[in-house]
Amino acid sequence: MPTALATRAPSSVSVDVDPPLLQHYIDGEFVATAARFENRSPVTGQLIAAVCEAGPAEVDRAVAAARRALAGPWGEASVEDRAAILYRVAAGIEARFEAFVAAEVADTGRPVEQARRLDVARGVANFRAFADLIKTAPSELFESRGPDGATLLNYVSRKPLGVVGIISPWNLPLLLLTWKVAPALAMGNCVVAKPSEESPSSATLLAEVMRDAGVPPGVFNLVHGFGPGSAGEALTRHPDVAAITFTGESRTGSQIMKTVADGVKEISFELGGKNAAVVFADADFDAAVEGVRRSSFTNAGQVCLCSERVYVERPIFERFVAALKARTETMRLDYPDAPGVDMGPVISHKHRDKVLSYYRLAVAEGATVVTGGGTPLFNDIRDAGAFVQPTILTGLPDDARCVTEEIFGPVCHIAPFDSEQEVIGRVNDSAYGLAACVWTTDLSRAHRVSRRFHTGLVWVNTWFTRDLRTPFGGTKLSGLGREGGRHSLDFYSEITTICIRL
Ligand SMILES: O=C(O)C(=O)/C=C/C=C/O
Repeated sequence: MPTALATRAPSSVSVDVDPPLLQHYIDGEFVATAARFENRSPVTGQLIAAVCEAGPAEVDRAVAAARRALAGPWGEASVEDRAAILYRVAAGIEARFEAFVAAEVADTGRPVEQARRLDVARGVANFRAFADLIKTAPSELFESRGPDGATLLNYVSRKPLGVVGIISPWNLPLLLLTWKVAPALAMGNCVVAKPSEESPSSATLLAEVMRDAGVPPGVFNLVHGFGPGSAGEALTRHPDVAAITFTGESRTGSQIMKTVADGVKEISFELGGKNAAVVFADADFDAAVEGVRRSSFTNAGQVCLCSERVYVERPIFERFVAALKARTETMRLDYPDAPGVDMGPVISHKHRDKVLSYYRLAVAEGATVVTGGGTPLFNDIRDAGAFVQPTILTGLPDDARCVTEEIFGPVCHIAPFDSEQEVIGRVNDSAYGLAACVWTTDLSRAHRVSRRFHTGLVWVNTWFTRDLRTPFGGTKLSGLGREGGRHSLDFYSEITTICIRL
């Protein structure tokens, strides 16, 4: 299958002789530690940076700094003060927009255009959205009569949770880190953030922006490292951390639940998915083909919302598979800054090998590989990267592992269906429940089926279009809780109900 390959000379991804050292950010200062790990380009395998690794001592220092900040001016900051600082952070990201694009691209190898349009744009939007929200968020007050006839005023008072631990993933590094940092700070908390070891660069740049925006020392802390036995575990175990918000794999979420259980910490999880796209015969055909291509292959399939299961109504099944194959085979896998690039590599060799193991499993399970199924051949330095081909599978039963397990790569399995009732049952027959996508021009049907999906999110005739005021999250193995709009305010604050007898 000829995926369009570039024949350009190596891109601007170059490596300094002494790669930069990415440090922690604790109590308003950058802190180096002797323990370090490598950060390599998934495009070429070249060394990008050395990264300091935090252990329990650094996490302790960060949590202590956060507690001091809570007891200081930050703890007394008004809504207006906090909103003003968040607007300054948003402006700070904007002022260094291209530096954030470069950082995100260096770590992930994604197309520059995507990093601009999605990742960094959302980094700015997330801070602005929650600064706006806290200025207009209503409170609750109910007036009632007591048993003695006296008037009772019942109102809600919100306080910060305290120190919030944030563990963010490598697939949308800046988007997902700021999606949690912004509301946490908006509600007056202090944070200790641990970005994925695969994507430390934009988080480190964010720390510089925080410092320059005047975020007080200790309010935002950043520790680099791994999960178990490293900074991530130290953060989840820390007795002075009041809450953990985590985006990542479901089994890691389960592990964190066990770790925080004794302390009964607040948790908010956005976990894995095995999302379905459903294409009815009455859909706008071309829009559905392009929509499923996007929802299957955006970010090399490394978005928790991507469609790895596609169900197409039988009358258009063959035509749809052929059209998606043709469209997919025009996709350009290339350097992040290559003109017209559609898809970069997956995040690492380790993840590439996991994705390829599922490509092999699919064949073993009896799948037809309509297109892809392997790695592209560039005959240049990109062959040392982590590229995999966008892949379309058909012919597997619903209980095949490739149809039930999250692969988190550029792959989808397409199956025909014959009725609305049948496809709803098949979509819901999953251990996950994050997102679904429906393509139909029958809007009664759109509402009808959307309401019957056991998922936290449904998109109709679109995908991954986001209103930040809406609740976002999944059910079953896909997560716990919702973040977004007032749902973030609810998670990142402690509520006290006060009753006054007049
Ligand atoms: O768009 C969002 O706010 C969000 O949380 C996206 C999550 C995607 C995960 O892979």
